[in-house]
Amino acid sequence: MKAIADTFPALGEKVNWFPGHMYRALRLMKENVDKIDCFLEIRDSRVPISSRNQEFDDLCSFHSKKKIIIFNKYDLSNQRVMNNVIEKYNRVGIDCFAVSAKKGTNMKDIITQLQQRMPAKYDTVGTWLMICGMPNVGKSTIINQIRQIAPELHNRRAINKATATPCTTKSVVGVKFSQKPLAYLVDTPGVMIPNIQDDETALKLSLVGCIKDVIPGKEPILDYLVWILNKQKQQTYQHYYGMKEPAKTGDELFVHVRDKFNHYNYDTTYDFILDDFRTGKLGRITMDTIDF
Ligand SMILES: Nc1nc2c(ncn2[C@@H]2O[C@H](COP(=O)(O)OP(=O)(O)OP(=O)(O)O)[C@@H](O)[C@H]2O)c(=O)[nH]1
Repeated sequence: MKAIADTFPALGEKVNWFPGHMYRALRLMKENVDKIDCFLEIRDSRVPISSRNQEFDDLCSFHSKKKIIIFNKYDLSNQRVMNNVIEKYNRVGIDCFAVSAKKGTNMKDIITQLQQRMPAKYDTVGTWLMICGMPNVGKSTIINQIRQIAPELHNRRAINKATATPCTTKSVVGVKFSQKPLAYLVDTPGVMIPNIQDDETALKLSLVGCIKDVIPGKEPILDYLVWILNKQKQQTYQHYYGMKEPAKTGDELFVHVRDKFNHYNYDTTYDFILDDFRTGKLGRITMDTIDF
């Protein structure tokens, strides 16, 4: 078997993606924080640590608000690693649980869980939960699912169309999801970290779709994908694409897939592989490790 490189190819320059609407979204969150009882931070289970946004933590601690973390896309993650992350978080007093909004995993009792964790201070006002998270982590899908399963609501129509493009939620919306006790969800647009510390975090976040592909470029994202899959010995891709042995680089996988499927367009091959990864065809993976 070919040797796996110790590290992935570095990016030429630092990735920074914090467009104006994210800045405005953060400002709006700060303005509305007093109306909120609790933050519901949605993270991606494939990057449970990297999809943390320090800005939300700062907001919570500054305004003494409770925070519950929901690790979404559990169906695409490594279950063993994720259960370990949740156990460790719970041990240090961080309230969190995992769901798959798309598959419905753990979604049935999400309303009960939220009602139990955040009982309303005043019955007439109800509990106000602000959903926050990076782009594309599944905020709209979660809200839609909660609306669909909310037992006491008449209008269960999905209010936000879930899309695969980051940052489609551009305005703040309040949604009643429980009548007795009264409870609301406040949706917010996806907000990235203003300063991404390192290449690896940027590439992980791009791989799961929190950052647009064009920002770091598809080539380094694929290089990183091959590297992390090999590093974690998650070589489902080898069999999936009918390779004799694991690819050593992104380029090797690119050439194999391009020739196998007769792609003659550069972007088609990249999109094809990245989409296979993002929809779980190349196996379940959690890229972060927790070190406490
Ligand atoms: N496999 C899987 N896909 C999911 C899950 N939840 C959401 N998705 C998909 O992830 C993509 C993004 O979901 P959205 O709900 O639009 O994400 P968002 O956080 O609201 O995105 P922004 O509005 O851009 O901030 C869509 O293609 C969803 O179908 C999940 O639990 N599992």
